[in-house]
Amino acid sequence: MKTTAGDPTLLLQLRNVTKRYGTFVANDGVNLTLEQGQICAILGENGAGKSTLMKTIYGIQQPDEGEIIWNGDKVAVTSPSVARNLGIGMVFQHFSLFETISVVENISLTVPGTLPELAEAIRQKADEYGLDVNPEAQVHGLSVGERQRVEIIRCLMQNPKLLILDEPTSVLPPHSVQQLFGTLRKLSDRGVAMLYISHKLEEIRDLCHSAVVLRQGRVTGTTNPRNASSADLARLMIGQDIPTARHAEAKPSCEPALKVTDLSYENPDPQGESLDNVSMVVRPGEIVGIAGVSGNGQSTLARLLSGEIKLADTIADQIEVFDTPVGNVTPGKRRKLGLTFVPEDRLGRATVPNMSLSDNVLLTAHRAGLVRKGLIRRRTQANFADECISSMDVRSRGRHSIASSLSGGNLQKFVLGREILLKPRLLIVSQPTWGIDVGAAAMVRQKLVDLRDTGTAILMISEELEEIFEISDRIHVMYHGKLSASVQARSVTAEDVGRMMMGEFDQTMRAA
Ligand SMILES: Nc1ncnc2c1ncn2[C@@H]1O[C@H](COP(=O)(O)OP(=O)(O)OP(=O)(O)O)[C@@H](O)[C@H]1O
Repeated sequence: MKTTAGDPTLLLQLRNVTKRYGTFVANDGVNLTLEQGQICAILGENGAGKSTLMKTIYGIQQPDEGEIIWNGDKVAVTSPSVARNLGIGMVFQHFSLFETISVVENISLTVPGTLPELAEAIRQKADEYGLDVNPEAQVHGLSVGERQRVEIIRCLMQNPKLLILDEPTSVLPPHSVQQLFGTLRKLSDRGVAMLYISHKLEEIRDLCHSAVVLRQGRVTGTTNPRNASSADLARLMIGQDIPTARHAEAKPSCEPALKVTDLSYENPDPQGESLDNVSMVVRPGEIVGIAGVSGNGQSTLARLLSGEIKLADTIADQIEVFDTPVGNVTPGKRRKLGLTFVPEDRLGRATVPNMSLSDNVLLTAHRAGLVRKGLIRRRTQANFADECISSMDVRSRGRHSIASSLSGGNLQKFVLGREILLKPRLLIVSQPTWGIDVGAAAMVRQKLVDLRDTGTAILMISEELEEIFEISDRIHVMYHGKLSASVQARSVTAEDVGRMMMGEFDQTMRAA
């Protein structure tokens, strides 16, 4: 007779799972149970140990202590392929797609089948679950939101019994979230269990049957999220109520910090996002929010503004920073004019993953007195890194920590801190609080408002409507490469902006 180590009616049991990185305990004696079909939220602040726990279940790393019991049997999940064979799938927070090949080629790396068969299967899954994905698209041309859809589809194609989702909705627009939830509920009805990491408490209340709260690597509570308010969940997680940003009326000056005039860009990649006659102005002392579903041109706009993509000399004046045409100059020259930039991809574009935090500050802050006569001033560098860590409450083991060892939200806070500390005259920021827990997100938004109040012009690209409304003074909406005229944030409702996000804006209105 087969001996069972655990309860065979449970799909998954974790017993006393402990994971250490050196002397640091990231998961400390974690116990957890999951039944078939159960959707369980994993809640916790940035750095609480959520991703670490999921990586252990998915076999990316081994626990130092404790047991994993699967369908009643103790298992050693020694690799992700062992996990997949057991029926465990994972959608990652940091994407694991190869940039230089297509969607279907990426999926063929883990799912058997010929490319035409897989392309057809992808189309079917995409249809079934309302996830808009083109199997032939090249991954490098996809926005973060689109990449996330690919990750989700790849997982679903393996028909998992347990699906681990690490912040799957962080860049999905509201209607796609509802479609995804429809999908996840369908999967749950068919017996698929889910571990669901999210910082979005309303979504957790909407979707999940149970919630486990982690603090400093330990389970500190379990609750039924449907019987708790979002404020209750936040309190369980961060130990206090969530503050909201204090946001007095903006007092922008007249002279634009950033002026974009009739900017069009034909993306050479047929799957990439193009821009169609985009015009806008951002003035010192105001926050201008760009709302929109990802994939509508925001990432192309951000690349053009930062200098990652350059314009021809003849149209360089389509982008002006403090009256200087910059469309054709390097990011470095734009930075010299006082522009700083926080891209949405914090690991790939904003930091060098295998360098320390201390060295990562040099990437953009080298002009702030950190380098003199070609030599790095180590003390100044260390002070800058320390201030960045303390001012943004970056949970790490200090400036010598390697960037990729930080939890996603903490790395995001670090990147933002680095750019804010440079006291920019113009800050362009994409998805500022992506992956940041509710307490820290409130802190970040407050920092942006405070920076605005010192006279900085801020352009914020965000898919989070709540965030757009919380701190923007004026709002534009992007749709299919076009930008709406701006509206005063206080004069519109979320429904109005939601409709604009679906393309219902007057095309004849252009921003002044
Ligand atoms: N490879 C590693 N080496 C050293 N420390 C690590 C490593 N991976 C994670 N950590 C640390 O373990 C802790 C838990 O990180 P983890 O990514 O699990 O947090 P999280 O709860 O998922 O956070 P977030 O909400 O920001 O994603 C963090 O302090 C992090 O710095």
